[in-house]
Order: sequence, then structure tokens, then C-alpha cells
Amino acid sequence: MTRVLVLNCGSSSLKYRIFDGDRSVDRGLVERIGEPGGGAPDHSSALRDVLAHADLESLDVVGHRVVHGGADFTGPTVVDDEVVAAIERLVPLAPLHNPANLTGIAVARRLLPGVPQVAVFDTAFHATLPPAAATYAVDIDVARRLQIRRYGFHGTSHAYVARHTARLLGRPPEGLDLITLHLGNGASACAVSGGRSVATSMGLSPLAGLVMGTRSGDLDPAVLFHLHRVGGLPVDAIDDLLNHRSGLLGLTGDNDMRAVLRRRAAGDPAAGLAFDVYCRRIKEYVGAYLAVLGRLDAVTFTGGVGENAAAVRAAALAGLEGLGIVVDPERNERAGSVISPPTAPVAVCVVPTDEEREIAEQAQTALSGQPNPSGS
Ligand SMILES: Nc1ncnc2c1ncn2[C@@H]1O[C@H](COP(=O)(O)OP(=O)(O)O)[C@@H](O)[C@H]1O
Ligand SMILES: CC(=O)OP(=O)(O)O
Ligand SMILES: [Mg+2]
Repeated sequence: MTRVLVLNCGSSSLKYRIFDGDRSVDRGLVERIGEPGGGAPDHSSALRDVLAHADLESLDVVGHRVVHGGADFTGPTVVDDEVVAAIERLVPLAPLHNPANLTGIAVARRLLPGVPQVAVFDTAFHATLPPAAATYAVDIDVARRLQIRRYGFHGTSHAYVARHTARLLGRPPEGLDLITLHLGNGASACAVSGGRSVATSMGLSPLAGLVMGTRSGDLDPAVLFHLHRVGGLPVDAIDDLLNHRSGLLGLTGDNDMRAVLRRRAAGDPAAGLAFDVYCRRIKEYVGAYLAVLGRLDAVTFTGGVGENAAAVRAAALAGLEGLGIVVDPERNERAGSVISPPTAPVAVCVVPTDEEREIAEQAQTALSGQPNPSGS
């Protein structure tokens, strides 16, 4: 049986899981890394702490979530020095995420020298985006030189929930057109046709698209010039504002959807507006992706918000009955796996994501065919 350690080093958190075959046998989480009163001062020490408590005997492979794989990494990849160097070269494209992922790889390689390491990229699932979806309408030479294009993220999650939605519908993925909505701290939408990503809301970086916990999502790019020229903000301050102090946090002071929902229920106007902005953005993407797909079998919600916030699911899809998209209020509150009425043309689903399980599976896939140094 294969024993897999999965490390998901987020920008401010660290999650690990250990799988024995397809059984999840251990897990841990360190949150608010680097924040005052947080779980650890930095990713290295968080990782050393969790790994000191985990049972790391007889591991066959370590799977790492790597957020940005650029254009070159289109599938899970066994890590060697060259792969590490390539991930390092991609840091400018994902300054909040790739450095943490690299720390995870470096610490794991040091602590577990005999165990093969596999990088599983958030971007890989979106390698199938057609050029018309991946290309920004900017000077083509500048874009080529600076690798400016839409990459898309959360691919591991979109792939996982798309496959599980197909299972739920009892149909092969090949014939299905789906919209998957990953609503966590980061949030993104994806149009999946025949199991392949054909449109997604994040872009060059995980800042674009939906409203998130602390990220703005889509903006008129001229807002950045305005912040600089009129607001006097240097570029790093703008980066920090849009990535860390915008989204739900910027609109309400709370980045946690649970707090926003509580305050909205208590009549707080800022929370009410933030909720409306958040849900409307989702609806705009659902409409756009329905148009891109031309037909639709299911809309699937996942992530902490998507799996738990019935009010968000209801509001994001409200008024779309004419498009065949209906949320049954009772099923939505019960949060079963299908929350549309049985007769509705489009199934609306709730599928808990499991990025770590997907990473474990992909890490094993990448290893098969590779020499196995542990000999097991
Ligand atoms: N019961 C709930 N109701 C509404 N939102 C929730 C609930 N549980 C978690 N969330 C929200 O989910 C978000 C975190 O999502 P999650 O997928 O766990 O994050 P991450 O992207 O870090 O993996 C937070 O905004 C949190 O408020
Ligand atoms: C890519 C991304 O946004 O990841 P997360 O949601 O973990 O921040
Ligand atoms: Mg997430």
C-alpha cells in the first residue's frame, strides 16, 4: 500500500495529510503563520513542528501543492533540482504563494531525503484553456516577453469536484458541461467541458475574478494607476491593498464569511453590501460561463463558503430560473449533495473539495513509471 504525505503550504497556513492507500490517517493545520499570535513565525518552523509530531515512517512519496506552474508544468512532476529552479523562476508570477510552496519542498527534501517528492500545480488543470480564453488583449510582444497570460488556479480542486459531480450525476465526465465554484479564502470559477477547463476566473495571478476573503477580484485596471497617481501609493502598497486588505475584509473589516453572514443578519449595511457584491460577482461568472459552454449540466459549489453558506448559494443563483438554474430552498438549507429540484434542467450540487486527496492521487500517478528508491 502506498503511504503519501501531502503538504499544502498556503500563503499564511500549512496543512498536511497522510494517506495510507486511499485512507486518510493523519492531518494537521497551522494557521496565521507570521501573524501576531499566529501558529508559527514562518513556514519552516511550522513545518518542522508538524513533521516532528507526524508518523513519517515508510513514506513512499510526498505530494506538494505548488500554486504557480507557469506554462511549462501541465501535470504532476517529480521534484529535482531543475524543477525547484523552475518553480523559483515563477516566484514573480506568484509572490504570495510559490515561496511558501518552495519552503515546503526544501524542508521535506531535507527531512526526508530518500523519499521522492512530487509537485502538483494549481495551474495544471487549466493548461487546456483555449488561446482565446488565456490571452489578454495587450501588446503581444510585451505579453510574450513577460509571460503575461491567464493561467488560472485552484485547478486541483476544480478537477476533483468536476469528477465528483460527474459521479453524483451518474454520467461520464466526457459528456458533461459544468461550472465549478471554488469559494474558500481564495475563490475562483471554472467552466469544465468534457472534463477539461475551458474558462476560469483567476488570471496571471490568484488576484483576478471573484471577490475573496482579502482579495478584490476583478477591477478596472485603471484603479491601479489612480491609486498610484492620485492616492500616492507605491506599487508594493497597491499589491498589499488588493491582495491582503480588500475583498470581504476591505468592505467590512472581516475576512471570514461567517462573520459577514452574522453581521448581515443583524442588519449591518456594510456586511449586506459585501454579501451582495460577493454574490453578484459569482452570478456574473455563471452567466458568462453558461454562454461560453452553450449548455449546462450542473453548477457545483465547493470550498469553505461554497460548502457551508446556504445564503451565498441561494443569492448567487437567484433569478436564474429562466436559464434552468434553480436552487430548492429546503435542499439548500439541508446542504445535501444536490440542492436543485429533481426536475430542474441544471443540477446544482455541493461537493466538498479535497485538494490533499487529489494531490495524493496525482503524486502517485506521477511516480508510477519512475524508479522507486524506497524499493517498497
Ligand atoms: N459554516 C460556514 N458558513 C459560512 N462560511 C464558512 C463556514 N465555514 C467556513 N466558512 C468560510 O470558508 C472560508 C474558508 O474556506 P476554506 O476553503 O476553508 O479556505 P482555504 O481557501 O484556506 O482552504 C472562510 O471565509 C470561512 O468563513
Ligand atoms: C491560488 C489560491 O488562491 O489559493 P488559496 O485559495 O489557497 O489562497
Ligand atoms: Mg483554498
